[in-house]
Amino acid sequence: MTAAANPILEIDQVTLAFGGVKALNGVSFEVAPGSITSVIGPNGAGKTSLFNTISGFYRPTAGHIRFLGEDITQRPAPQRAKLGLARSFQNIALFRGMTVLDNIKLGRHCHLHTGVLDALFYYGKARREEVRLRADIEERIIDFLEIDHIRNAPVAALSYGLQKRVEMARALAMQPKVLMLDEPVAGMNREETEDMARFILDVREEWGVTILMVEHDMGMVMDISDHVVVLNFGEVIADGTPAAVQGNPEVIRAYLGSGDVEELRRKLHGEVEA
Ligand SMILES: Nc1ncnc2c1ncn2[C@@H]1O[C@H](COP(=O)(O)OP(=O)(O)OP(=O)(O)O)[C@@H](O)[C@H]1O
Repeated sequence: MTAAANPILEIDQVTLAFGGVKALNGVSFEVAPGSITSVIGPNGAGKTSLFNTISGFYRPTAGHIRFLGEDITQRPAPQRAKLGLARSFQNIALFRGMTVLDNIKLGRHCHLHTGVLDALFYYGKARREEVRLRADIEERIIDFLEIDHIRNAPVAALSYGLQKRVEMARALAMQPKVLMLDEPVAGMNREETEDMARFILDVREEWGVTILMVEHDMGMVMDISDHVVVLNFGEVIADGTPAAVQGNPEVIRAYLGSGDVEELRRKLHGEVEA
């Protein structure tokens, strides 16, 4: 895909080194507003490092990250979340002893007025208005993700697929402009994968949220993405539409080198249960 005139997110020559290891080396790509952009690559390619750098858990050794035109490279993770960059985690990061609803409420936390001065000056009508707005958003999310029946269940009691859905609900409660999903269908069976793919498409359609995801499930990536970025050894080796990327010889070689190519082929041809 050609770069949008006004990308919502720009990754510009980002390098991340751990000692002598360059997990990312001059990575550049753009995310168009309203797109579903996926980052793929063999194990160890740098996908998680990239996600952690974009969301602010790591500070890049060089390069810049711009969100809505603003350079956010030096901004800490909570500020990025508040600006509208929300993420889920590869290993579910929910409060397992808490209910589904309480976990979703925590997603709103980044927008709450919690400072001492805020607490002094922020009360009465405005506060009641915020409480009402929050409840509305929570209800919309619960309805949208079809989790009404489990709203009071502790997260630990839920199936893996439902936990992933709750994690998405919590990220949506941040009212993000860009939702970053770290392996949203990892460990899911085919039915759960199809449900999640539908939710991701609907989040984009109904909530107008741009999606940036890292995912190993090639079938799912190629089905729902507008734009695919392929990493290998910390560098972008291909960047384009799913069709362009699938036919790119360097991509095939990268997966060949990793031993993943047979799996890639089978998944691309839908021969493997997710
Ligand atoms: N905290 C760290 N300290 C040192 N090296 C790291 C650290 N995190 C990642 N690396 C190295 O950076 C490189 C990229 O790793 P990363 O986890 O980002 O890849 P990945 O594409 O997400 O892999 P996977 O698909 O297996 O999750 C690897 O060589 C890895 O060993």
